Amino acid sequence: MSRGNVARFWEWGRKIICVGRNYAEHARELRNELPTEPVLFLKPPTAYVKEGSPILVPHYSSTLHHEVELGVVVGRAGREIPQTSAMEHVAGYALCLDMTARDVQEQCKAKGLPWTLAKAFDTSCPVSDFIPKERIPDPAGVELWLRVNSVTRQRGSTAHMIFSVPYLISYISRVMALEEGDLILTGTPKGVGAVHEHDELQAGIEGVISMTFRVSKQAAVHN
Ligand SMILES: O=C([O-])CC(=O)C(=O)O
Ligand SMILES: [Mg+2]
Repeated sequence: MSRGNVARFWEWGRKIICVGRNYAEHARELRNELPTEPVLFLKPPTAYVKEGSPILVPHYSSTLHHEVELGVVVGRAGREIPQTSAMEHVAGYALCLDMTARDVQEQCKAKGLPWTLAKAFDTSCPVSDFIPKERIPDPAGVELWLRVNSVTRQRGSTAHMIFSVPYLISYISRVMALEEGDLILTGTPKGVGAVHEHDELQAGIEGVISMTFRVSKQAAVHN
């Protein structure tokens, strides 16, 4: 079955693999230890949201945080990929937000539970249009920024990642097979913070792309 062009990766239904604590200053601002190995978690493809649709605050959270991140779109499947050929598996990039129910995440951490409720809810993965690989010759050389209601909250260079994109591809592919259309979120720089209903988020990769999203409240769930 043809899934069409990987440039519409969010329609493919593939997995979203997220890396946490990949910038020392962000690990410190949340009082986490620096990782000696990448911290991994997943979002389902139902987390995707594109410009024009709102980011929803989950009904069970009162502290929704923004995390701006560089996303890597996988263009070629592989397992146990060596670092030296890792970039051959990259089709391109996307600007991504790893929306996080921080209050719920803190509860999960305290109880030693997985982060699914905090990280994997609907609209927890806003993404930009696909950015072809040629437009970012070095994924360790881009500047990410995020503004809330025109106030800058996050600005950071991917040069400060603890684990590089080739390292992450190699590491992840030793845990789970990478497939065409998968997206890897590479972690957020410092400056994460809360957003509320009606806020406007603008994010960008300096000189490459920008995107705008609004925040809405999820309708109350009745059972
Ligand atoms: O929730 C966290 O702080 C971990 C994470 O996703 C990141 O560092 O990007
Ligand atoms: Mg993150």
